[in-house]
Amino acid sequence: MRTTRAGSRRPAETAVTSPDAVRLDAVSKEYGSPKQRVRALDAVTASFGRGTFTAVMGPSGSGKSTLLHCAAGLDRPTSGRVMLGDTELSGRSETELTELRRDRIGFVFQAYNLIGALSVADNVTLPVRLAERSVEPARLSEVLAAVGLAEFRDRRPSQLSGGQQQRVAIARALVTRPDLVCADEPTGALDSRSSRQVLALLRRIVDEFGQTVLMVTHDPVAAAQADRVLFLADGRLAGELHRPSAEQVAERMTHLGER
Ligand SMILES: Nc1ncnc2c1ncn2[C@@H]1O[C@H](COP(=O)(O)OP(=O)(O)OP(=O)(O)O)[C@@H](O)[C@H]1O
Repeated sequence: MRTTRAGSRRPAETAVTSPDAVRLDAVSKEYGSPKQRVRALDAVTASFGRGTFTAVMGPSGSGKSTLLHCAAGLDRPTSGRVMLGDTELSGRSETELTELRRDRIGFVFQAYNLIGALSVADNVTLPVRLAERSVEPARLSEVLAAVGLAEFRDRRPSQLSGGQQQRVAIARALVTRPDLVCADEPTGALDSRSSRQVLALLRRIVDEFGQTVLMVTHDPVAAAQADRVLFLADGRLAGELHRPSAEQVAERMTHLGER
């Protein structure tokens, strides 16, 4: 196995100069057959600066997950352009997109997606090892300490609470020092205390490690942790708030048609 540090290999052509971790230019996404078209995103332009925390909110079906998936190269826009730093995602092969996601994007989902038979430490390093690379022991210790799970490194996921499992998923997302951390409803399955811990952790990885977080959520309390909240309605941007309170987020959501 090669000992290249995870995330350290980057083609010269992608030397980073953009201040944005990711940028969407007039991104539209349509699903379905020509007869039954759904326009999930409609010419959305948005940029996500490095070291910032953005939440995306909107009514069900407004396009939040589609935006996240297009930003992360999980889904291809029908038109428009997505830039990950200085790397344009359109026109890339599936293999190239897979490698870009693996090396430069961390994912946190509502379901923690941990492997039950593996220890915490092995879950955190698995994606890197699957790419036939290794994680430096110091980096593993660093991310486990950062998420407060240093002493749980040998446990199995079933021996952890939901909040702890989500923190393992966050450690896994961070281990490559990604350019972007995408979180889709990261607190959706958690009780309020665990939610608070996970949100505080996402806030801390931005403030202390300079990570960039893009989070989709239904929860105004979660959104209020972000530097900026983008609102979507019917696939279009419908305003934004900077450093809002949960009440301000909830109030704006009411005007978008959701309590
Ligand atoms: N793979 C797909 N095939 C067809 N339509 C899709 C697909 N994915 C999403 N859509 C449609 O695109 C629109 C936006 O979906 P999306 O999941 O992005 O919304 P959302 O705001 O994340 O919703 P929710 O809050 O309910 O998760 C919806 O009308 C949805 O039905």
